[in-house]
Amino acid sequence: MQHRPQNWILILDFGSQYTQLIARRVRELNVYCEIHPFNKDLATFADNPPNGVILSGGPSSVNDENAPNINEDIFNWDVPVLGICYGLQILAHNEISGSVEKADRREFGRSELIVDDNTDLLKEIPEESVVWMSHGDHIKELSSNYEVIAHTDNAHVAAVRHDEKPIYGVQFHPEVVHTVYGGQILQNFVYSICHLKGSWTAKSFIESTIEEIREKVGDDRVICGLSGGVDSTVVATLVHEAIGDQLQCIFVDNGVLRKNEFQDVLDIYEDQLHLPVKGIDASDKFLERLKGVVDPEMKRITIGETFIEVFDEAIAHDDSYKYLAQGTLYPDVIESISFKGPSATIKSHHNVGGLPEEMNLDLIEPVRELFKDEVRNVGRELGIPEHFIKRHPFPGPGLAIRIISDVDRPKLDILREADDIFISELRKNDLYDEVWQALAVLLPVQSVGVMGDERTYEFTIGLRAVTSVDGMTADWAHLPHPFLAHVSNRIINEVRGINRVVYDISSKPPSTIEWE
Ligand SMILES: Nc1ncnc2c1ncn2[C@@H]1O[C@H](COP(=O)(O)OP(=O)(O)OP(=O)(O)O)[C@@H](O)[C@H]1O
Ligand SMILES: O=c1[nH]c(=O)c2[nH+]cn([C@@H]3O[C@H](COP(=O)(O)O)[C@@H](O)[C@H]3O)c2[nH]1
Ligand SMILES: NC(=O)CC[C@H](N)C(=O)O
Ligand SMILES: [Mg+2]
Repeated sequence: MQHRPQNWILILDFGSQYTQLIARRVRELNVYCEIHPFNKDLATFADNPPNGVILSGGPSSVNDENAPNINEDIFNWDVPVLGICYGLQILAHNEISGSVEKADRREFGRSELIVDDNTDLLKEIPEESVVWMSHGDHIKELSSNYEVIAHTDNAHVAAVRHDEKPIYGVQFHPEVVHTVYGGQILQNFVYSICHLKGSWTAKSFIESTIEEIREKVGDDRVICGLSGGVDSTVVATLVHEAIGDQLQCIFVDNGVLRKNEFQDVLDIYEDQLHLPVKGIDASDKFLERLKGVVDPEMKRITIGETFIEVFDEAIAHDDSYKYLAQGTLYPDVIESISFKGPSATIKSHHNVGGLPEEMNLDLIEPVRELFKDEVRNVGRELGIPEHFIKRHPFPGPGLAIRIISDVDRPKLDILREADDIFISELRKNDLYDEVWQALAVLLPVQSVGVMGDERTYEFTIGLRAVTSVDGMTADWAHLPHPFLAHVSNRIINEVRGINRVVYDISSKPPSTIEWE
């Protein structure tokens, strides 16, 4: 499904670690944008060319043998172009080969930008301000077609403008928060130079998406697996708004949900969100398959495959289902289309993602161009209650990957109780919204304790709470010690089988949020 609105910005990726940030900054201006690899076939945009192009930074040096180059066809669109770091260097190199060279001093970190011309790109930027630099090459010689509009002590070419065409370049990174006026610079480019208005909002997104879903689905039926998470819920709500009861949602009890989760979430779906949802208790099947499985990846694969089976059975006798609605997000898409290729598999997160091939259903992925926080905003605009939107993420494989050994009912019961104490205490103490995610893990470690003069030899619960923006990196949450003491005390006293509680103080990376 294509959600690209009439007005948009194309970001060509040269491999920078900040490319996603450029997209986020542009989206924050309520302007739609897409990231594509630098060598994307531009003919795919012929119907609706972008209103501006941003060239990202990148790890290569323009003098490298196979350095990625600009597809000159972008200039045929006659729209403004902004090169950032490598993007600027490649513009300069294409004017005068050899004009970019290794700098004596690498520049990494904060630098003082001095504005020489504040008429367009640098409008409203103070004469001196802090920018973020991250480069080893610099521009030694600038073609006479370009004019310097800002410099730093170390880089005499920090920002440039073409004499005749709307082509600009910056050596620093306006997309990074450390560039104090970076947002203003991007705003100048997008609003003033590309003449775009901030009209891409959650509301306009919802309207156009509903229209597209209606057109695509016609009289057919759609199935959607709900996980209790934000993404699938927003997707189901959008599809429901579009086609009403042609949608059937399924919420599966896979036996590794949290305490009361199955009933609580079903109730919310029915009573508050009014979604047509069928609850399927498949816990026996899942737990049977999980018996004796210790390896984390095997747990994920087993659960993913069992999901497919349960879905398959649910619609086996009804061939009116033609579509599967899924909550694929933009970061997944970016990763799979990046010219660097998908990164190494740390964990196979998208374990249920393989449904359609096996089920012969076409996909509906209405939020595949959105970031998580944008999905949340769409959810709010759709009227999904705030307490639901702010629910912590919960992994598809559930508690199975929080039991650091094989999974069985007794262990699940222990973990459920401990998790419930931790989460409900976080809520009670107004700490739930302060952390991005919190969880308990059951460690297969037995240790000695003493309770009521008796020796105990029982299992350990690990508590983990993290702060994060997107889950890609995270810090352990510095929860108040009296709070941790209280939770630990309650777990040891109330949960049979636990005599020790530890708190995880590792950040991501190098650790991950989940233990498996
Ligand atoms: N218990 C479940 N019952 C039915 N479908 C499920 C269940 N758990 C996951 N799914 C389906 O599998 C998809 C992937 O689940 P997963 O939790 O891995 O994704 P996610 O990106 O975290 O999305 P969400 O925010 O919706 O949880 C979900 O979007 C949902 O469609
Ligand atoms: O749907 C999911 N299926 C999975 O297999 C899975 N593994 C981890 N997670 C969630 O992803 C986020 C990052 O987790 P990690 O730091 O552990 O990789 C955290 O929010 C994790 O809870 C999963 N979600
Ligand atoms: N951040 C970048 O785009 C770096 C560009 C180039 N690799 C340099 O070191 O100068
Ligand atoms: Mg989920």
